[in-house]
Amino acid sequence: MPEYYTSDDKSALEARSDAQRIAFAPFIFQATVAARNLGLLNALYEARDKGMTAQELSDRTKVSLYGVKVLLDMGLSAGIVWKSKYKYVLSKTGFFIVNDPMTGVNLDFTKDVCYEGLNALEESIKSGKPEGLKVFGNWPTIYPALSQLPEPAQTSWFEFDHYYSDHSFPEALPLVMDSAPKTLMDIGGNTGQWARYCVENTDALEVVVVDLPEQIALLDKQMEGHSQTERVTGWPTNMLDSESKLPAHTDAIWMSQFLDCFSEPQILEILKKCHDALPEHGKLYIMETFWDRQPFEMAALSVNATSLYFTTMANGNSRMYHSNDMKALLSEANLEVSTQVDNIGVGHTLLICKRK
Ligand SMILES: C[S@@+](CC[C@H](N)C(=O)[O-])C[C@H]1O[C@@H](n2cnc3c(N)ncnc32)[C@H](O)[C@@H]1O
Repeated sequence: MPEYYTSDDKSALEARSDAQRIAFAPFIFQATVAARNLGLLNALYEARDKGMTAQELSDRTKVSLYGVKVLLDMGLSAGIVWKSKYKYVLSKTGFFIVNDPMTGVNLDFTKDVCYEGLNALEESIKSGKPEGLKVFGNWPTIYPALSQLPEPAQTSWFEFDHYYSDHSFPEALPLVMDSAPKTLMDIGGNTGQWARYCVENTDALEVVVVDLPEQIALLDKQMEGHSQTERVTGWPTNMLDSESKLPAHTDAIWMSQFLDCFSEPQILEILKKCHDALPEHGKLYIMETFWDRQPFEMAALSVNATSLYFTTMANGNSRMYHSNDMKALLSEANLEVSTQVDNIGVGHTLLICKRK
């Protein structure tokens, strides 16, 4: 795995230019989203190498000539379009803005869930609370709010969440089934996507989804129209409640994109609970996106950005961790990693753990 951010070898001019790119980053972002949403980028995609003049774009999309020009001149600076004489042409980066599903979910998540609230980042760091969440309502964390978030935030949240976890399911399930569990506890199972995938792709595995009562209340509805889901049951509980109990007698525990929702002291308590709930030779599967285990530097940037979503929108105290921090917590909870598999789906790592 490459190690990132270990040198500073830019020229002064490059460094100063990059500083301006940061200073105006919100303008680049908003102009890109607006150009996409108003259909300008799609029109250029359809025009291919021929490109289009500002007037042609205005006629086609019904965006004013002024609107086309301010957005796409910023687009030139952002590198999403380039100029061929009097015409704008979609660049390779612009192509991905229009066509790449990962870029799409990232843009929508940033715009619909995070953008407004991110303004409260500094405040959130000071208070340790997700101050940006106030733009949607008064909740202590985003989790009990998920089923009530206004649109388009709710759809963009779930699409972001599902995009990353869904891509990892096909690779992760055979690794879990290697130990032939008959029952699996899915802590933080959310809408039951993984539970559904498990029962639809195994003969007899039973899955207990553990999540907050608000999520479990929706579980039956999420299972409607899918086969084999009689093997999925729900277990409403707040994992932060010291009195909360986990189901007894499951062979293995699965937690995907769950521990990143908690601070280190909270993770330690959750891991201790998992330790106590595991049978002697039971396996604990933790799937996470660790920022140090990303195959590309840009992926590390995405993961570090997602940490700030936790700071300002989700709970004020969690993040996408460095894998060594997670391993230290596992060790403190008397657990150890027996196998680590990197590059599952999009940037996920599976830690297969057992009791020490
Ligand atoms: C980011 S989602 C992960 C969903 C799913 N495991 C996946 O891989 O896509 C985190 C889940 O943890 C649940 N959660 C958050 N805090 C919780 C708590 N204190 N107790 C139980 N579940 C909690 C949320 O309701 C949500 O469903």
